Amino acid sequence: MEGEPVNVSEFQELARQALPKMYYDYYTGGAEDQYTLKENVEAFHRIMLRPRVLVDVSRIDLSTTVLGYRVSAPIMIAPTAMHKLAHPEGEVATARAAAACNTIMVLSFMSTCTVEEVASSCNAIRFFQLYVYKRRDVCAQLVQRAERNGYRGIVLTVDTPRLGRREADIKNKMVAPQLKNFEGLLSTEVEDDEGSNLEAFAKETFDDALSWRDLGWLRSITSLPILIKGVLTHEDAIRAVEVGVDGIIVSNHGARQLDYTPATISVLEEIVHAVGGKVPVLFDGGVRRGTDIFKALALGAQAVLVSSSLHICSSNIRIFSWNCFSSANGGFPLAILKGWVVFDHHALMQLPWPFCCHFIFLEPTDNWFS
Ligand SMILES: Cc1cc2nc3c(=O)[nH]c(=O)nc-3n(C[C@H](O)[C@H](O)[C@H](O)COP(=O)(O)O)c2cc1C
Ligand SMILES: CC(C)CC(=O)C(=O)O
Repeated sequence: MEGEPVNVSEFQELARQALPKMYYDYYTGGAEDQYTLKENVEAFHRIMLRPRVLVDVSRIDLSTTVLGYRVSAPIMIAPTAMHKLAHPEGEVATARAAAACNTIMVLSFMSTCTVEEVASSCNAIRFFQLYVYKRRDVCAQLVQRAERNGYRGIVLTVDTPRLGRREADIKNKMVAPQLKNFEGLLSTEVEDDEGSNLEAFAKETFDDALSWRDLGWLRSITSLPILIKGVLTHEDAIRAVEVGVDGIIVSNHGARQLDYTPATISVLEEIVHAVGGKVPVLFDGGVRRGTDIFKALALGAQAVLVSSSLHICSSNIRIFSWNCFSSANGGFPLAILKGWVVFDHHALMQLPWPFCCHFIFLEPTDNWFS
C-alpha cells in the first residue's frame, strides 16, 4: 500500500500484516462459503444515490439520539469479542474511542477486559451485550454487574444458539483466551483437538434452548432497556415489539453465523416498515463507508453499529481500529470521515424512500494523520 491508509479496506490490509493469522482470520472471517459476508458489502454497492444540488451545507449537524442518549453521529460501536487479541489495552481503548467520539459503545459479553475495567476507564455511554448461557445465574450476575456499573442498556444477541461454522477457525484451531469477567464463575477452557476451540466452548456453554419466553426472564433480572440483536425478518420484528423490547438491531452478526441469510441492508426497509416507529431500529453489517451509513439512514435506521475489534498499532502513538474509530488520536470515525457524506438528517427523514436525499456533499478530510 502506498502512503497512509485512507479507507477501511486499507486498514484491514494493515491489520493482516500486523496480526497473527489465527486472529486475523477470526476477526475477518464469516461462516461457511462466506457468501453473506460478501453480500453484506455488495448489497450496499447496488444502491445508488440521487444527489440534489445547490443546497446550503455550510452548517451540518450529524447528531442524533439513541434511546434518549445524544450521540455526535449516528454511528455506534458494535459488540465484538476479545479486543485484547488485537491490542493489549483491549476494550478499555475502544471505550476511550467511544468517549472521544461521543458515541455509544456496546461491550461484548465475551470481552477480555471486565465490565468494571471498561466502566472505570472513561465516561462513554455503554450498553452491555448479553449471550445467554445455560448457566443463567452467571448471566444474571453479569447483567447486574453491568447495571451497577452504569451501563445503560442490555443488547440481547439472538442469532447465536450455536457458533456459526467458521472454517478458518476450524483449520487454525482457534483458541480463545480466558475471559476475566467469568473468573471464579465459569471456566472458558474446553478440550477440543478437532477444530475451533471457540465453537466447542459455545456448544458447551451457550443455551441453545433460548426462546421468546426468555425475554420475560431477562425483564425479571434487569430494569435496563432491552434491545434485541440479530433480527432479519418482519415477522420477528413484530414479535419483538409484542414482547416489549425497547429496540431492534437488524443484524446477521457480520455474516459469521448462518451463511445465506440476506444482506442486512436488503431487509432493513421491511423491518422498519413492520416496526412502524414503535421502537428504534438500529442496523449493522457491511458498513464500510460514510455512504453506507447514509443509505441505512435513508432506509429508516436510527443509527448504525460498526465492528471495532481489529486494532492496529501504527507507529508509536496511534491505535486505530479498522472499522472506523481511532482511539488515541482525537477519536473521530476516521475512515468514515475520509469519505463522509454530509446530509441534512431531518430533511432526509421526511422524504420518501429511496434516494431522495435532500443533498449530498462529499467532504474528504485532509491531513488526518498529521
Ligand atoms: C471479530 C468479531 C467479533 C464479534 N463478537 C460479537 C459478540 O461478542 N457479540 C455480538 O453480539 N456480536 C459480535 N459480533 C458481531 C458484531 O456485533 C456485528 O453484528 C457485525 O460485526 C456487524 O457486521 P460488520 O462486521 O460487517 O460491521 C462480532 C463481530 C466480529 C467481526
Ligand atoms: C466468542 C464469540 C461467541 C463471539 C462472537 O460473537 C463472534 O465471534 O462472532
